[in-house]
Amino acid sequence: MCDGGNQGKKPAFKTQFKKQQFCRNWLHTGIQMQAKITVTETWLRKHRHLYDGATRHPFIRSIRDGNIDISAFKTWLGQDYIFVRAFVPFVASVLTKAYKGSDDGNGDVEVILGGVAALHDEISWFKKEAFKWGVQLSSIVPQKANQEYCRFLESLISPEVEYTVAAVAFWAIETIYQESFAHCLEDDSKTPPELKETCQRWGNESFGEYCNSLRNIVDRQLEKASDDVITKAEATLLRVLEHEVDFWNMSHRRT
Ligand SMILES: Cc1ncc(CN)c(N)n1
Repeated sequence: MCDGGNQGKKPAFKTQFKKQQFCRNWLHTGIQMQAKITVTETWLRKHRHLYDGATRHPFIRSIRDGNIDISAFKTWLGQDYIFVRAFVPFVASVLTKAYKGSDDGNGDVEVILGGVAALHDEISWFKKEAFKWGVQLSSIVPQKANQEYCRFLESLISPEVEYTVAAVAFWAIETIYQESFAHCLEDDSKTPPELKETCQRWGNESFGEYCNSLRNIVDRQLEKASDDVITKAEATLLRVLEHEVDFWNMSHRRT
């Protein structure tokens, strides 16, 4: 019924996506108004399994269940400090691309600038927390999974990577942490009191709103993107999910 006379041939993503939206609205006419399904929503449904693997990883579950091995936590802390330092130039590159590439009537630059400012606080927080846990940041050697993730970030800094593609990576990286740590703050969680502050850092509501603003930026960009850029952006999302899982694995295994 909703094939649109395409006789079984697979339409390009954008066409297919518009058609899905149309079909939903059409099916619900007179019954109820359906909210528009965004590209990110489509992706999160399609890749739910991978997404849950990144946001409900055993490392996160062990914090939430209160049986985290503190040496795994310390490994994560030291490795993440290194990651965040590499994340700063990446976010700065997204900011530059937003300035150059979007018409910015929607305030993308301000949202991303807020992210850069938050990273300044994040780095100070890592230093304070490392001191508290007796982690020597100056002697941390980046592990393989961290090195590969940082290399991936560097590859996204290239001016050849479109703003939309880089923004998708940025949104996904921030959102995975937000969802993961928010999970550790739910009412039935048994997160140890000494780790609550860490979970609050990314799991708090205002970080959640910031992630929603990033998602709105991404969806606006994707709506006007070519099929080629949409394909690249989806592949980038998948790579972020894989890197995040590897990153948690690295901390969890304490290798
Ligand atoms: C690995 C990783 N991913 C995401 C974030 C959140 N900025 C982080 N600090 N570290």
